[in-house]
Amino acid sequence: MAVAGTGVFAEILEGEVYRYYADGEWRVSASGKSVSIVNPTTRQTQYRVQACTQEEVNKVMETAKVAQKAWARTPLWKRAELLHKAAAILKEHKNPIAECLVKEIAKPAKDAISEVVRSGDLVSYTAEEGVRILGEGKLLVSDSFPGNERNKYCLSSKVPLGVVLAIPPFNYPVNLAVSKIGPALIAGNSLVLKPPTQGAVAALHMVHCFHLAGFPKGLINCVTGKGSEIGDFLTMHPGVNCISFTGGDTGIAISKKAGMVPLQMELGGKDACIVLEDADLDLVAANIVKGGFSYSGQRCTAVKVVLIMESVADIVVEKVKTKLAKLTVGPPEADSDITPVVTESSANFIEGLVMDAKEKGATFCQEYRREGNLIWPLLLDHVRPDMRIAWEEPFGPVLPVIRINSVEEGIHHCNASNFGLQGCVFTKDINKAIMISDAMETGTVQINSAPARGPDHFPFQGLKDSGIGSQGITNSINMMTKVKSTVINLPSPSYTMG
Ligand SMILES: NC(=O)C1=CN([C@@H]2O[C@H](COP(=O)(O)OP(=O)(O)OC[C@H]3O[C@@H](n4cnc5c(N)ncnc54)[C@H](OP(=O)(O)O)[C@@H]3O)[C@@H](O)[C@H]2O)C=CC1
Ligand SMILES: O=C(O)[C@H](O)COP(=O)(O)O
Repeated sequence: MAVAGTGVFAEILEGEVYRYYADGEWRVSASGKSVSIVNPTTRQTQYRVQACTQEEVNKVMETAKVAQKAWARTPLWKRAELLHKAAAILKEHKNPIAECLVKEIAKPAKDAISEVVRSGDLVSYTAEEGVRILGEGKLLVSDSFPGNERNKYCLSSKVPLGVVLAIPPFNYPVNLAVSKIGPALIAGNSLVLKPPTQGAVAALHMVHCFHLAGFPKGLINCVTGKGSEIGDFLTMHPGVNCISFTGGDTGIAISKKAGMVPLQMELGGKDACIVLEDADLDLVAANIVKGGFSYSGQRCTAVKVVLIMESVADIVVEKVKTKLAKLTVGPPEADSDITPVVTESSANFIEGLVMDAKEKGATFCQEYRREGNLIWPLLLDHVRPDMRIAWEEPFGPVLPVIRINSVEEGIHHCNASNFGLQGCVFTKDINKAIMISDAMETGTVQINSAPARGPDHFPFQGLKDSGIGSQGITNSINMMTKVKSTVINLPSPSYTMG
């Protein structure tokens, strides 16, 4: 397995500490401080990254602003060409980057590889989509509005915003970084990336792939440091013209602090899985396990509560229990299905929800078991709305089942949540499925499958506390532009072929 920080990546490492990336160079921070990244499996420090200073952030914002002006004058096809190059280099080096994901966020090795490949595909798709949608604008004529003659032509086009600040979360530090970087760049913006601490080294390796592709100096920058220390300085920085954030309720706090800039936010979720009596129960069980327990439930689109008709609940619970018993639990290096959650504090939070459910009388389908950050998959049956886990997002391999006696009960619980990311419904009756989808106050409803963000060109949005705006490649490109109108005023009306 190729090793992180070696070969072409050797230049991003200075002794034990990874450098940050600014103005086309890998640098050591003047702070003299570094942030440790603890391996969730060993609970030992795995890597260290620079703790950048506010002064270094100021410098990065200045160079990003200058670089963006030149980049906006770069032809679309050249922008796309460089993105395709970066995508190819990313895929070429998928192994060392995947190794970082395994060590930093305990992502199972196979999922780590697929995250990097998916990211390369996302960057290439973004390049193509950007050439298409940014290569055309609109021509409007004045006489379509009452009282006007055709003496004005309005040319409107999408132009870049300036400097985009991208802040991805720990669970997809590469894919949810490039899902912001690609659209920002193809649209003519420059980019400042603040990666999650857990996942920062994977992100730095990804940034180096863009560096190797030959992007102009200063166009892409990556500052590292704890979000709790440097985050506010970044999100409130006057040099920022757009913020694209994915993560937890930190995003809500950011939305209250940020200036007059466009915000793209994708936050937590409590994705409900509504199961009707006529559903294919084997399909339901398979999707509850995949949806609820992939990457140990650390996905915003994970199934986070099952709302199942009482008449089929026993059968489904048994099927899910059987499948859960077959999941492998262990280190990510062994491609275990269930791996340690990202931090001890996350594991403690999950445990708190489990103990609350225990006190309030939930049925434990398995013994609760935890070793360090490793939590064995747990299905909680007969969960009631007075239990915290009915509403809160564990971001772990623990799934509550609430039994319902009507579809309306399921929809009510789904809509009573502060979250509104995705949801799913299982039924063979497509008419019912559409009606339930229409009733669910979520950004996406999956019919007869577990929630998922991918494929990455699908629109992806959260309602309520789950986000602002919409992602998905096309929507992200559009969100990272603004409209510019140029009006040509003719001395007298002119009608083509008139
Ligand atoms: N919607 C989604 O896709 C995801 C949602 N989540 C939710 O978020 C919770 C925690 O996950 P996590 O990834 O740690 O999410 P956080 O919201 O804590 O962190 C997300 C990103 O924001 C950064 N950050 C932290 N504080 C600030 C700040 N004040 N200003 C600017 N940036 C900041 C983090 O950096 P740093 O790591 O240095 O703190 C990280 O890069 C999960 O339990 C889950 O509820 C998590 C992942 C994905
Ligand atoms: O932030 C997340 O958790 C991702 O948006 C989920 O993506 P996925 O559905 O492709 O795992």
